[in-house]
Amino acid sequence: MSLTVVGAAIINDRGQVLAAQRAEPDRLAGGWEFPGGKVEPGERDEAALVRECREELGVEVEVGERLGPDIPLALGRGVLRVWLARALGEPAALEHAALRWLDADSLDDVPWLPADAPLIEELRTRLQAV
Ligand SMILES: Nc1nc2c([nH]c(=O)n2[C@H]2C[C@H](O)[C@@H](COP(=O)(O)OP(=O)(O)OP(=O)(O)O)O2)c(=O)[nH]1
Repeated sequence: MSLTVVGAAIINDRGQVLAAQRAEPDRLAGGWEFPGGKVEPGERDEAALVRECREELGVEVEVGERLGPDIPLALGRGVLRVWLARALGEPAALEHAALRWLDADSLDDVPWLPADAPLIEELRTRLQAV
């Protein structure tokens, strides 16, 4: 089954992006990602992003532009599709092991999941423009 995973690159007014550390499964735990998750059947991508951020972070988000292209997930399981976003409130780690706000110079301080790595340079450019 081919799935779409949506992710939110949540940027704040200080030019920082929210990175989230996975708590599970064991294979991914400890790695850092964009909050998000799987789009459900019949659900629009942007609606899935809003729903996942509400579930995982306890905040509403405004979805902005796309960040980068669709990235193939490992084992041909589908694609990762990321949007820039703004949070209307302070995110909380309801499902993640930790959250960190990273600026352009500290983006490499965390081990991103492999699928996310191709997006980091474009993200750095976006952060520098805030
Ligand atoms: N949310 C998210 N998932 C990512 C990213 N990069 C990446 O490879 N993934 C992978 C990890 C998982 O295999 C998959 C997302 O699964 P998930 O467990 O977060 O999805 P979900 O919240 O819908 O979970 P569930 O209901 O199935 O438990 O995509 C990313 O930046 N954000």
